[in-house]
Amino acid sequence: MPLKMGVATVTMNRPPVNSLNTEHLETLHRTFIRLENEKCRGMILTSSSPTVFSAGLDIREMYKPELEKARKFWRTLQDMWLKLYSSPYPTVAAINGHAPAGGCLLSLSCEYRVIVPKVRMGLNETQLGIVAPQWFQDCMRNAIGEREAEKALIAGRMFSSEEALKVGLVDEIAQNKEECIQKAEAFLASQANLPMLARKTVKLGFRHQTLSRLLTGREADTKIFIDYIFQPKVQKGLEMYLQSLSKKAA
Ligand SMILES: CCCCCCCC/C=C\C=C\CC(=O)SCCNC(=O)CCNC(=O)[C@H](O)C(C)(C)COP(=O)(O)OP(=O)(O)OC[C@H]1O[C@@H](n2cnc3c(N)ncnc32)[C@H](O)[C@@H]1OP(=O)(O)O
Repeated sequence: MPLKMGVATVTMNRPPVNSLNTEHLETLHRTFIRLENEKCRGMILTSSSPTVFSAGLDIREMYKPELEKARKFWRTLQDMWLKLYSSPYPTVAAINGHAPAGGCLLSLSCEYRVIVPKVRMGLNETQLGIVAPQWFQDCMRNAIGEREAEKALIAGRMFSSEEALKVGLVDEIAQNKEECIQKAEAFLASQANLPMLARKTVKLGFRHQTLSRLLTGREADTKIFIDYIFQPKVQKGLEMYLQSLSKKAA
């Protein structure tokens, strides 16, 4: 995590697709805490993969899990998200590859998004027979508005880079990762002279409702997750999805 002029670039590096298991989520969470403690001036979140930003939650954490491990997984996801979404420093996602589901959530939790061409992003949960949790949905709604979010979430729509720009899911398209990072740095530079306290206060004001909805209902949210994924038909769906992903690789 190099810090250049107080700006950190956090590069996810969990091959092959940066899927988010408990350990990876813990690493991200620790990183965001550290950045806050070190009074970082801005953060760029990106990926070491040339084709994938993040494939979202690691489906193997949800397929036939032990109850306590599944609970820990979900709480760690909540912890990571609460830290990122409420970060006092400016955040940019340099989306240099596909960003489905939890990968899309990561980018939506940043303040500004730059994407490369020919990749897809969105909350596709419905298509997998699962449901994007309320706070995932809130992040989408906050980015693109009620109507577009409702349509996208019901359909589990994956947006192309161009479609994402058109609907406001991302702020800019860059030609490649290098340009993506340059544009991310330019956004952070544009924020650098703003009084930090005022900036942070306005950001948290906008994000307060979404954050408190989870903060006040964390246990209930965990229970909803557990009850949902332990349903036999959901497990069957996850099994088939994992098989389809593996078949694709074969
Ligand atoms: C009433 C209210 C109820 C509320 C209930 C709440 C319940 C909420 C529950 C869950 C929420 C989940 C959110 C999520 O994030 S689910 C994850 C969704 N992710 C996806 O659908 C992405 C799947 N992956 C892909 O589409 C592709 O892998 C892609 C990212 C486009 C990259 O493609 P490619 O480069 O071609 O790579 P491969 O597909 O060949 O994959 C390489 C190996 O990686 C494995 N893989 C891929 N994605 C995942 C994943 N998300 N988790 C685990 N493993 C994954 C894939 O199987 C390959 O593995 P192997 O090489 O061993 O075959």
